[in-house]
Amino acid sequence: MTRAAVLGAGAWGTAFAKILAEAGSDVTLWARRESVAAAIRADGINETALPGVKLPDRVSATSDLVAALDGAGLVFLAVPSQTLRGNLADWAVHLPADSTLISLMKGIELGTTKRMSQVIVETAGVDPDRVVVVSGPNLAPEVAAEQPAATVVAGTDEARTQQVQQAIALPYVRPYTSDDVIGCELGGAVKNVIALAYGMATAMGMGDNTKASLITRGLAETARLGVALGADPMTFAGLAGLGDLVATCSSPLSRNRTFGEHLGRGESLEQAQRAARQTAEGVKSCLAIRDLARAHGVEMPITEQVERVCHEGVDPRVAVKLLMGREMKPE
Ligand SMILES: NC(=O)c1ccc[n+]([C@@H]2O[C@H](COP(=O)([O-])OP(=O)(O)OC[C@H]3O[C@@H](n4cnc5c(N)ncnc54)[C@H](O)[C@@H]3O)[C@@H](O)[C@H]2O)c1
Ligand SMILES: O=P(O)(O)OC[C@H](O)CO
Repeated sequence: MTRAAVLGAGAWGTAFAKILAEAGSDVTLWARRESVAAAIRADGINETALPGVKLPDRVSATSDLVAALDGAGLVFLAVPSQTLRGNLADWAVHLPADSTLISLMKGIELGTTKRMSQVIVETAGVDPDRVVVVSGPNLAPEVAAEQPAATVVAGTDEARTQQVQQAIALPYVRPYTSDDVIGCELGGAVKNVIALAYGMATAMGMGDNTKASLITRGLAETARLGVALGADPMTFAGLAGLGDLVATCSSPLSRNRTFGEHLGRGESLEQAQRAARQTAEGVKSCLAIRDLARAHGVEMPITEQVERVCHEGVDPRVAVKLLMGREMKPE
């Protein structure tokens, strides 16, 4: 039997602990705050992250990191992208030898412009073959409600990738494998930025032509960056690309889309941050993705404008005008 640790008891870490337990693992869910761990131990529910969702008995919760990692062959990381490096710096020494480290995160690190798997390899000092990524159209509340969804498990070591695939396969979770770690991670990180733009467009009352144009051109700039970084362009037509982009943009459950709606209503970044209680990764990642694109000479006009709205106080209406007024070119 597999022992799994899930580090981070937010919406996705908690939903993932439920998946792993239902698929047959004994799971320890690590929460930063002891009050959250204690509430899960008492009621089997993480009320702040996933209200009303009962976790299986096979999920135990703790705020003791060493206890959480004890004997874990699979270690799932589900903290906000920008805190991962700091977290792992403390955690690395406690990671069980030869455990597989699985990133559930969808972001790019500020300053370094690194993907989460790169941060893991660097900070934990592990071989890249030990790192696996899970990414796809997986809104935590829907997955927790056991609505059927597919996802991608990407890694460079086939055996580890397949082990993770087996560990999360359920009647309502269909995981596919891939060896395109770069493409899967970029798909997950950039869709958050495009969903911010989609949310802005929604709040500004724009229609389906606008939204379809954003999704399509958003995917085009994602794929452009991916190809420049060595990803397989076909990944962007798959679950971790188009699939996640459509799910995140279309869903009122998306924190990124919702955050974009606040900005589209004319709220400042600070006002939107006060309203949003959970992680909207695109807000910070848009800076890192813009920097990554510029460093590789890749044009990402939507990402550029989202960054300007978020961090330079540009009115979203002005951003739309600039996007629509760009030089004419072939598709
Ligand atoms: N929620 C989803 O539907 C979903 C789905 C797929 C992937 N993801 C990705 O999973 C990652 C985690 O997202 P989430 O939805 O669980 O976020 P969340 O906001 O629900 O929870 C984040 C968790 O991290 C904890 N945290 C905050 N700062 C921390 C720190 N400095 N150190 C350690 N822990 C800290 C919080 O207490 C919270 O438990 C993100 O990268 C997100 O993009 C989320
Ligand atoms: O709520 P969001 O915007 O972080 O999106 C959640 C998931 O990444 C959707 O797949």
